Amino acid sequence: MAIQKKHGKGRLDKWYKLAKEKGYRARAAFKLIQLNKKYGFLEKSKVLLDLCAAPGSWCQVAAEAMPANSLIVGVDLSPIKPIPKVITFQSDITTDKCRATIRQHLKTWKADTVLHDGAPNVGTAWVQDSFNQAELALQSMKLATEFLVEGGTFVTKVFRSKEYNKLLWVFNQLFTKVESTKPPSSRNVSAEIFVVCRGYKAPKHLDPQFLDPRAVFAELAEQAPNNEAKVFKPEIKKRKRGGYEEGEYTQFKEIPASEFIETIDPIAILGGYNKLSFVQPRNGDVALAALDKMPDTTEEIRICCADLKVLGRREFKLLLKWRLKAREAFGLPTKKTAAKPVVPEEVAEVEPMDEELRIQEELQALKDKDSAKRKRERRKDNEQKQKEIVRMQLHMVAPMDIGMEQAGPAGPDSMFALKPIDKKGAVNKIVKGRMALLTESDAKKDRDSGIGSSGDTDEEDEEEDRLERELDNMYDQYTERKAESDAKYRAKKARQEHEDGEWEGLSADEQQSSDGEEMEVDSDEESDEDDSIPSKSLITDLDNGPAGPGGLSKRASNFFSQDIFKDIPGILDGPQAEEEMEVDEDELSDDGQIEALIKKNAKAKKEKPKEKKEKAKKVKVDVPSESEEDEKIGFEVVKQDQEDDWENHDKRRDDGTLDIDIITAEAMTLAHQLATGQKTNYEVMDEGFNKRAFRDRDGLPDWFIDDETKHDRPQKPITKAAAMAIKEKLRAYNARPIKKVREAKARKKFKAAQRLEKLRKKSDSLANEEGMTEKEKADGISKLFAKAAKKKPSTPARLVVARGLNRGIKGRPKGVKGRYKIVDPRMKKELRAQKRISKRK
Ligand SMILES: C[S@@+](CC[C@H](N)C(=O)[O-])C[C@H]1O[C@@H](n2cnc3c(N)ncnc32)[C@H](O)[C@@H]1O
Repeated sequence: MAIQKKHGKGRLDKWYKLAKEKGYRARAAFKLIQLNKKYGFLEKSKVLLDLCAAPGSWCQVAAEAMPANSLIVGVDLSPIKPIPKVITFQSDITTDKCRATIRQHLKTWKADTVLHDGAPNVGTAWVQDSFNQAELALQSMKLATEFLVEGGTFVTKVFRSKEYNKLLWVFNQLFTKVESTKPPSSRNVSAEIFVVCRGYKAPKHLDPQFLDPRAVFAELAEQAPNNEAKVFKPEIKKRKRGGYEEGEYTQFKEIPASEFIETIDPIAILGGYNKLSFVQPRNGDVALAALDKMPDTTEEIRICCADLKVLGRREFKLLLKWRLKAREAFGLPTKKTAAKPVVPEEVAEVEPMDEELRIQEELQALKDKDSAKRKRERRKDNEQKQKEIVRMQLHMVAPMDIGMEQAGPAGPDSMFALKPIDKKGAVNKIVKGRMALLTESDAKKDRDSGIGSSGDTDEEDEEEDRLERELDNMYDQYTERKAESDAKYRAKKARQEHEDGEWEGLSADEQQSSDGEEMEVDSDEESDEDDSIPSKSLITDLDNGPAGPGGLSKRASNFFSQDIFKDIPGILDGPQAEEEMEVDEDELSDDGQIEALIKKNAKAKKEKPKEKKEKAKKVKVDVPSESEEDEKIGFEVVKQDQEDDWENHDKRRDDGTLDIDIITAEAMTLAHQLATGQKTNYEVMDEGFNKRAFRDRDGLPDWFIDDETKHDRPQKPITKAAAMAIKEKLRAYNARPIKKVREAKARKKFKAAQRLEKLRKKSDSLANEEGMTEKEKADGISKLFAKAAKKKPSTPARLVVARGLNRGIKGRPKGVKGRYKIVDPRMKKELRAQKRISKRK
């Protein structure tokens, strides 16, 4: 092979680099590798002949892929450097000498595979090059026929040229399977293609013409024009740009229409002629005259016949139909009449077949219709889903909204579809409580359609709206008055506002709120009215609101804030989790008035931090310091701000989980069920999705919402055991001292311990004192203990007369230290008088 210098960047492609890396002599090696990968002929071969093998990369590949001890013979015009396990020699494959040498090497064996990758020196004209390539391929074929074993494989390279098909034809005569392929490593710019011929037929006698380039590549007569293509696909017919066809020098060809009727090849006429004429020849044509007068020869047919070259598919069909009718009229054989000579019995048999066919066709049509309908519906559904997904991506809808609920009450799938009456958004207006905005035309339309036609006029609507507004105002006033007079109601209202009232789950909040109900069971202290105030709103606010902790929507945050999720890490690690209210039994005070505690929680929650600070400040001012008060009146005052602190402080167990107390029978029942496996977390979650979970309360008046939430609350079943457990718990709460008392006791205990420690230190130092006798030490220590045990004489409180500057003051009068008592002058006089009288007696 002429050594090619691969300078061009394009030539140094990945196959070239890969060949270098793998040690192949040419990148062509990969062509054979890829061909073999596809057809797997090398592994099956024991003898291989490689024609045009220099520099020898194909031989290398063959040596690698073929079984051990295979015979590989390579020949080329150019010398081939020795390759292990490969016999190579230099020769021209077109010569007899080459054939003889091959015979010499193969001895009596036949080759399982013959490869040919020859490329003659190119560079002359393309036509010549391609012809030389094709000729060389045929020469290699010739050698293959001589040395190939029956069933053997011949792989050759050819160029895509006009000789290509001729070569393929020859290959197809000699092999059972012939396939053309272009391996990926063959450059796209190259016209080369590889033909893999498998299953050599090994004919005993082979016509030498098969292998004679002159015979094989001889020019064949031109193919007959394809008139059918001209007629049935006139739109895609290829325009002839090269002038007139050989022998066709007439520009316009005309033929009598009768000939078109009579011919057995109407397509040829339609494709080859310009006009079907109705003009009578000089000697007259009866058939043409009859055709001219035939009623089926319409004006349209005549126009079509006038210029066949401009006709389309439809017109050609029209002409062919017309021809058939004419042939029937003339008694000429048609397809119909040709099928007619059947015995009557057979006709009778054919009829039911036709009927069956008709039914089948009808069934098919129905099926098609049905499937088209389903397809349409599917597409519609998909579009809807697609829209929802887009809306979700834009945070326009919560994930759980997809499905039945997503369309809402006016949706197509809703049970009470309002779509039919939702004229011009009337439903939305009604929902917003603006009935008056409905125009006269809307109302009229509704009346006309008979939907919701109450005969209301605008004035009546306005009156209704006014009454509704009045009712709302009155209800607001009522709630305000009630809030002023009833602290419990106030607290509940505040809690209600805070909680958003969306979820009937099992959050700590709910436990606390539902505690009210529990307390009713235990005590009759609660008024009926309080009982009626909902612990939590049951009407849903679909407002998704700002994202909650962890990027969750408000609704999702509420959902995941349930207790059942509390042990799952990462679900609600936001501030809301920290806000979860806890009730620790240690913190419960006020003689078991849990209700009061809850009230306080709600209040504290509502209070803004700023307000809280102010309140704490105020308390600090009003309440005397702990030490002072302690000294004077003997009991301690606990600061208000300290009291509030516990609310925001999460109690946690040793394992870090939230220590939430169960204080309602419902929660206790549920806890039992979860613990005993009667219920799963999933079921609990599932129960959360009920008719109350996602209610839209937009536009509804407050009195209605309040009334609704008062009565429409779920009745969760409770077990006797759970109720008893809760009762027991509450009893234990009630038995506990209040927080202030406990704290005071703890402080006293702490101070006593401090005093004791001080005493111990003093007595220790006394015991270690040098220069004192044991008796003196013992006396000293007993004195110390006696002094410690002696109670301080309580100094009587100083009486401060509430007169002058001290009149009506609150707190400690100016300049007064220690314990004091404010008395009025009258009282002081009376006391002195009493003393005097007692002395006289
Ligand atoms: C593309 S190369 C073959 C590469 C070879 N398949 C390999 O893998 O290394 C084409 C070879 O055909 C050879 N050739 C062309 N005409 C020939 C002929 N008449 N007889 C023998 N070899 C010929 C050239 O010398 C050239 O080396």
